[in-house]
Amino acid sequence: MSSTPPGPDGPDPIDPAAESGGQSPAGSRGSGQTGSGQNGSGSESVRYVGATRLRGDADASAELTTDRRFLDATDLSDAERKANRRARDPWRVLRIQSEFVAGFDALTDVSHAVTVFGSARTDVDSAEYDLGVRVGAALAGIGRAVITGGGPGLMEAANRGACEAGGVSIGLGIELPFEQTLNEWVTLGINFRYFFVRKTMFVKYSQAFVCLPGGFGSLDELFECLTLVQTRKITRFPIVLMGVDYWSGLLDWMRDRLVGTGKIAPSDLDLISVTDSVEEMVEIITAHGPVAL
Ligand SMILES: C/C(=C\CNc1ncnc2c1ncn2[C@@H]1O[C@H](COP(=O)(O)O)[C@@H](O)[C@H]1O)CO
Repeated sequence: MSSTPPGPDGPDPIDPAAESGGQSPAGSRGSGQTGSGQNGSGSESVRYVGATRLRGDADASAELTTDRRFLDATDLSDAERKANRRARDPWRVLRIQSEFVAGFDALTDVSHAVTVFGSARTDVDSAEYDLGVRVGAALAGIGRAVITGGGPGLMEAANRGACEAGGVSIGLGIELPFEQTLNEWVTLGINFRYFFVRKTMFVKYSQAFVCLPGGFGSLDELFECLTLVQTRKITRFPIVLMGVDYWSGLLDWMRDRLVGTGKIAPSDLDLISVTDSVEEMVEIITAHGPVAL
């Protein structure tokens, strides 16, 4: 057992295998990777296991992230699982704590921020990427810092828009079972090992959420924000879905099934705005809070 709290980017006394985790240093800029431009390009085969992008012969099951070591012990025997829980999990709290401390420390001075969620897989040459850039630029134009997951696709697009417009462009990256740097448009970046710590930062440091078209990851983040507003854990947070065509099926389903069967109140749908217009997004967000210029 270690008596020293592990730093978020240091070796893992809990599990030495974490040392080869491919973690970027906190606050580092990306290495020039544009992420989206790499989707499916080049001669090497690229495939996905969930949100995990694998190249060539890479095997997702062979790679462990800190989150996975913590949450998923299905490859262990019952005795090993219990031994791990007893000997290791209590010490993980120190790492988790240190990750909160690093996040709080790095983001202390952030004010008037908007978190932008969206697909990690969107190509740089797409209309959706262009929308993401315009969203980032418009938010920077009204004095909002832009926070994203720091990855490729629409996260990169929003960071790019914010950065090009001279705004604050924040990336909260996550350790994944393959090497990934923060996108090159992030000007303030942190890499997290634990998803749940990172999610706290998205919510704690922003006053509005914009969700661009996305998959499971974006939906997870969207529904977490919706639940927090619905249960009044956070208040007055506008949630804007960008892309009427993309989101209308989900909204119809919510109206039909969720409201229709009493799983949510009709007024719960008022928590969500949906638009194609970046100008309307700006109006919705500024109506909820002061402009910081
Ligand atoms: C799949 C690819 C990269 C994955 N990299 C990610 N980096 C950072 N954040 C991510 C990544 N994947 C998902 N997220 C989070 O979920 C949202 C996007 O998920 P979706 O399923 O693509 O909608 C996003 O907001 C992030 O916070 C490609 O190389």
